[in-house]
Amino acid sequence: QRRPGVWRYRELLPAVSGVKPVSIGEGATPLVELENIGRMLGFRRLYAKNEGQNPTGSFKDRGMTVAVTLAKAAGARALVVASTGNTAASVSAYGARAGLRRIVVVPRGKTALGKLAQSVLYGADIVEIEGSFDDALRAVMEAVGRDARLYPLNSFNPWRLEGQKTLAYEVVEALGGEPPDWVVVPVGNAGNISAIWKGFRELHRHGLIDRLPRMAGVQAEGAAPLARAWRKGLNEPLFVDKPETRATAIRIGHPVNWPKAMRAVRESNGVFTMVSDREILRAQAMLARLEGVAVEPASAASLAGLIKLVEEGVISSDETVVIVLTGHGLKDPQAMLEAGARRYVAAGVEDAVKLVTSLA
Ligand SMILES: Cc1ncc(COP(=O)(O)O)c(/C=C/C(=O)C(=O)O)c1O
Repeated sequence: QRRPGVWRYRELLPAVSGVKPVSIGEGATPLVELENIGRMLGFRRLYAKNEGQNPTGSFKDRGMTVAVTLAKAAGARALVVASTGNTAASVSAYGARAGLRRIVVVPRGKTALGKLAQSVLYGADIVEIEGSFDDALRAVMEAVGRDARLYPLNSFNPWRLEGQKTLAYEVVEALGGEPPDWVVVPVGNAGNISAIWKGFRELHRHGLIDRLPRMAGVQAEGAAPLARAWRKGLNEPLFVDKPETRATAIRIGHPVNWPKAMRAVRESNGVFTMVSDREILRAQAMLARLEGVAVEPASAASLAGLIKLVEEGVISSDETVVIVLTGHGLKDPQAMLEAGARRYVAAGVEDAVKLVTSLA
């Protein structure tokens, strides 16, 4: 009986010879039924794949366990990534466990506090670049070109996507061997939607499922190169030079995986859509206050996108839908506080007793 998690599917992952997988217990995340939000939207079968329950709090751990294991087997010395924060946190943890050096390049002032704190605690060397994620990625690629000791792990690295595809396997197992009708995924660098589609397509090719889900990629309006192109029926993204969104995890203007993501949406007869920051933050509050699920803003884009696609009649509420919640709320405590709540200061015990009873 195999333990649950990414390596449960080792026959469908790249073979790792000579090294033990670098694992911190990633994968096997809950598929939570959203009963209250489902009732609100008219769904009977609405689920959330809660990737915030991974070891470093995002789906990135699925890819990192595979990519860092292979990097170690290849004798890598110094892992390097550009990141909006979650990839940095994940490579910092997995690289630490593998005993490798880690260098992360993140946008200065635009990396959520929780993610920065993780990279600091895990002990990575942190370069905060005055610029966007896209500038950070350009810097990493330039550095890698100049110094062979650097081992890049951004999501053009296929092993990252190999690990991330296991989300599809877990969803099918959790739904009793059936795929959902739709999978809704927030899209930044566009690796995750590509990886998840690959997982479903493999199950279909192996005859384990007899139909495929439709993929919906959701972007923030201020950082929506794919959604804007999709709306105009274009085959190439409308790249965004200065992406802007409060959902800083997906504040990406030049997604490296755009060809795979466009193919995933096209092949699955899916869609790209985009939502405003207001819709994202509203969805974040709904998940917390109706379902008890805390996610960072970028994660909530999947719920915001679902709501929009239902309103537009693209997704119907009698379909089975899985929204992917990609990162835990604690990643961005500032955003959590911005949601606002009634907060009182009690001078002491007696004052607290009065306040508590007045609030009952
Ligand atoms: C919470 C959260 N939700 C969605 C995405 C988008 O996934 P991709 O479309 O595969 O990029 C990210 C991506 C983060 C980074 O790209 C990074 O960490 O550098 C994320 O952290």
